[in-house]
Amino acid sequence: MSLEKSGGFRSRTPKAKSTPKSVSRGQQQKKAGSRSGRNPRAEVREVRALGVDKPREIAYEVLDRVRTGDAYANLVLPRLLTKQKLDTRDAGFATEITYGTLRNLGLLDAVISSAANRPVKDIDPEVLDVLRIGAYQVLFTRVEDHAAVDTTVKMVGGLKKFNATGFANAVMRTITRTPAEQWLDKLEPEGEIARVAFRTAHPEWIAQSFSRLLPAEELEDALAADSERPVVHLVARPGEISAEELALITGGEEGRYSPYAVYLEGGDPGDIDPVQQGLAAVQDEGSQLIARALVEAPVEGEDHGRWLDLCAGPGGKAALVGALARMDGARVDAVEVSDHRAKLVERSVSGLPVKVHVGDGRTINLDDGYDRALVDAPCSGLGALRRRPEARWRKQESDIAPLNTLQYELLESAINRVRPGGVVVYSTCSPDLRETREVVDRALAALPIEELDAAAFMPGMDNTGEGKSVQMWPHRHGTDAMFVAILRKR
Ligand SMILES: C[S@@+](CC[C@H](N)C(=O)[O-])C[C@H]1O[C@@H](n2cnc3c(N)ncnc32)[C@H](O)[C@@H]1O
Repeated sequence: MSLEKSGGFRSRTPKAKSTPKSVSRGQQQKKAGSRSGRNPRAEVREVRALGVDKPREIAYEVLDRVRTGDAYANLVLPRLLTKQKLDTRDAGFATEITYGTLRNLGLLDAVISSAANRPVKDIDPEVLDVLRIGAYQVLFTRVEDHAAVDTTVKMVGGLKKFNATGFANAVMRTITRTPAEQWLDKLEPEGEIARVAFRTAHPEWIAQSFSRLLPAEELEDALAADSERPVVHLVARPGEISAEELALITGGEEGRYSPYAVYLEGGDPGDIDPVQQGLAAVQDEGSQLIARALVEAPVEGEDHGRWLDLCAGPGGKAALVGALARMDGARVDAVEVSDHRAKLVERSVSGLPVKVHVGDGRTINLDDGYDRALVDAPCSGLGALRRRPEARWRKQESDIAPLNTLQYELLESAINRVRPGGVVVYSTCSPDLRETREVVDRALAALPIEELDAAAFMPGMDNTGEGKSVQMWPHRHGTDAMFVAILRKR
């Protein structure tokens, strides 16, 4: 991140600082907004009164639930904003300080630790969350320093941490004494990748992962894109509505790559008639291209219309593949291991020739001989960090190795289930080589498959990496950082 502050809201207490970065609105999926779909505390408490304005109280509430309840900020925050009936300006401010704080956590902690002269693990976690929100305002927004300091101290008092108010005051004042850019200069680590990771507020291992694929001069742009609000992509369901019609109805713009994509600049996609009527849905353009590639890649011999989606939940690609199957007279078996996610698939493929099966894609009992199979593998999600503000700090590099085993086994299972001459599309929403090329290369070395040129099925998309697979990037293509390889069974 550079400390250039761009976009966003008008300051509540204006001063001559530049504006903060704009933020993602995110998707809404789970009911109570927690990763498990349940957050008991969310049901008993709305927003704790801390003696300050609602946006800051809401920001604290979200941080607290993310920390203690494993919640997703982009699910909790919209619900609280609606319940608390914030006007547009206050909602914008709450969104900015909540998402901005969560995205910049590592960087804010480095500043707080330096100002407090102690590691953040030695600071009371509730006080630390309040300090993070305060430090974010000072370093990244136009909020007046004195307002940020006063409200921080009040919030610590509001939490009844009276013996920490002096500490919070001292830390905040120390932070305000040094301009943001100087904090970065002072605290940035040694080494180019570590430096870029720090400045773009990412753990270093994620920057290392991206750097294995990108030229050095592009790394900062790629990481910075994780903090930018993604344009909403709609998919116009084939056979229901064309992208041209959808663009006309929504005032959006037709997509650059997918023939079904429409870009929406603003507004709530849930309010759009074609979305309410099931003719269109929200779907990243990269995902649309992958679903389309499954159907377009050439099989050898006749396509008998037996298609498989081995990791289907929540059903975005299954719905597009299903719509294309309906036009082609094909049928799709969609497999999902999680009961809850299988229900989401059922909902998204309603009326389409898709049969949903709950089970493990490695072992589920289905007749072999598919013409086409999709393995949209469970992955680290490093390619979709822009969709969840806290995600980059939650993920661990150690998550990747166990996923690799599962990814390979699912790919092997799909290859075994496809007939000779059939195609298997392997995709991830991660660019990490361990989850992408390394899985595919292992399969190429061990199994009877050949690799097709995936770029040939991504119309108009260039700069997709070396070799036959395609690596998309938000900063290059506007899509999530999706990977796709197309394999054909010999
Ligand atoms: C990346 S998501 C798939 C996204 C989906 N294709 C879409 O476009 O909406 C991976 C899915 O695989 C599921 N999964 C994980 N392990 C699985 C397994 N062994 N068999 C089948 N599905 C599995 C996860 O629950 C998750 O829903």
